[in-house]
Formats: sequence, structure tokens, C-alpha cells
Amino acid sequence: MKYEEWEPYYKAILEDFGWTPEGDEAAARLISPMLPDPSPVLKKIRELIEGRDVLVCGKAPGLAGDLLKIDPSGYTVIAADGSTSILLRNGIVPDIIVSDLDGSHDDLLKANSEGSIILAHAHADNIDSVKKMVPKLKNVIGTTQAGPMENVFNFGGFSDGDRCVFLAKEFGAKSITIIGFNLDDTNVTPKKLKKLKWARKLLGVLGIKL
Ligand SMILES: Nc1ncnc2c1ncn2[C@@H]1O[C@H](COP(=O)(O)OP(=O)(O)OP(=O)(O)O)[C@@H](O)[C@H]1O
Ligand SMILES: Nc1nc2c(c(=O)[nH]1)N=C(CO)CN2
Ligand SMILES: [Mg+2]
Repeated sequence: MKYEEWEPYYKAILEDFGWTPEGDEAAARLISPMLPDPSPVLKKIRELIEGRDVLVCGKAPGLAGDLLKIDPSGYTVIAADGSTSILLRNGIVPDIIVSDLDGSHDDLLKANSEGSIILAHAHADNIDSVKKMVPKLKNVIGTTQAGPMENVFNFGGFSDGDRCVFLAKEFGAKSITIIGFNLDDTNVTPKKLKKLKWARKLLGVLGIKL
């Protein structure tokens, strides 16, 4: 999704959470010089997604059960952040992890060392994690929810799970199968529930009803 198309949703999210863009913009400027040349990683992402069946994994409690019903081997597996830990425990190394670095750092590093590409998302509230983790990662590109920079990308989407789906769309997936999502989960904080509501709305923009 082009930034011009994303921006109205971003503005509405900022307003809904009572945030301003400056913190996100500062985070993008912070991560930018920490990143290696994105071209080889972008090429790998395209190879992994374009024309391929993609499996997006969220971190809802149902993920482990959903994994019993599907054979991930025919898919490009994209993990939303915290779902990485559950996937690793089930013997699955995600091809790509979309993360704002608030899941298990050890599991993120383990998956990365075993081949997972990382999309590290910088926002106003994860600056310490960006500073700590990004220098330790390889095969990493940076993302932002604010205006993109030359090497800090915005493919659309807000929380890790919906950003996985926007990524799959952007890079031309043949199909997108979504597991480990429960957007009506009442067992979460009010802030998380608000993020899940946004996930439903943003997936709706892509024509995906969950
Ligand atoms: N019931 C659920 N609980 C948690 N995550 C869910 C659920 N259903 C779907 N998901 C997706 O799984 C992703 C898991 O990522 P993660 O737990 O790191 O959350 P996040 O996006 O960083 O949000 P937060 O800042 O609240 O942790 C979420 O972004 C969300 O889109
Ligand atoms: N400023 C800010 N941005 C976010 C936040 C958050 O907590 N604060 N959480 C997200 C979930 O992936 C995505 N973006
Ligand atoms: Mg996260």
C-alpha cells in the first residue's frame, strides 16, 4: 500500500490512541543508520512471497491448536512477533518475522540465526528494544508506521499481525492463510483489544474478513 493510501488510517490510529507522529518519526530516524543495505533482503522477501502460498501466524492462544490442523511445509511462513516462540516450540522456523521487538528476544535471535528474515518495526514506544536488538540481527530490514525513509519501509498495517498480511499483499502472495488470530479475545488488556479492533478494520481494507 502506498503511504498516501495508508496515511489516513495512520492519522486515525494516532487520534484513537492519543499519540502524535513525532515519536514514530524519531524512531524511524533512529533505526535507519543501524540497518544494512536492504536490497538483498528485499529480494529474498520477494522470492519468498511472490506467487507463493503464505501462512500468517498470529499469537492468539489458539495458534498451537491451529498448527495441528495445517501442514506448514507448503507455505511461506510469516510470524507475527510473539508467535515465533510457539512456532519454534513446534519445530517451525518462520521464513519471515514481523516484529516490534516486544516478544522473546532470545527466540527472535534464535530464529534469526536459523534463517528467519526480520522486519524490525520502530515506533515511539520501542526505542530501547530497537537500540538493544537491531545491532544483533542479520537479514533485517526496518519498518515504520509513519512516513517511510529510503531504508525504513512502510508496507501498511499497524500491529505485528496485520502488518504480516499487508506485507504478503504488497509482495504479491498467491494466497494468504491466517492462523492464530482471535480478534474478539476478551482475555487481553483494553489497549490490546483496541489494537485487535484496528487489526480487524485494516484487514477489512484488504478485503479480509476475520
Ligand atoms: N488474541 C490475540 N492475542 C494476541 N495477538 C493476536 C491475537 N489475535 C491476533 N493476534 C495477532 O498476533 C500478533 C502478535 O504480535 P505481538 O504479540 O507481538 O503483538 P503486538 O502487535 O506487538 O502488540 P502489543 O504491543 O499489544 O504486544 C498481534 O499483532 C495480533 O495482530
Ligand atoms: N507508538 C506505538 N506504536 C505501536 C505500538 C505501540 O505500543 N506504540 N504497538 C504496536 C503493536 O505492534 C504497533 N505500533
Ligand atoms: Mg510485537
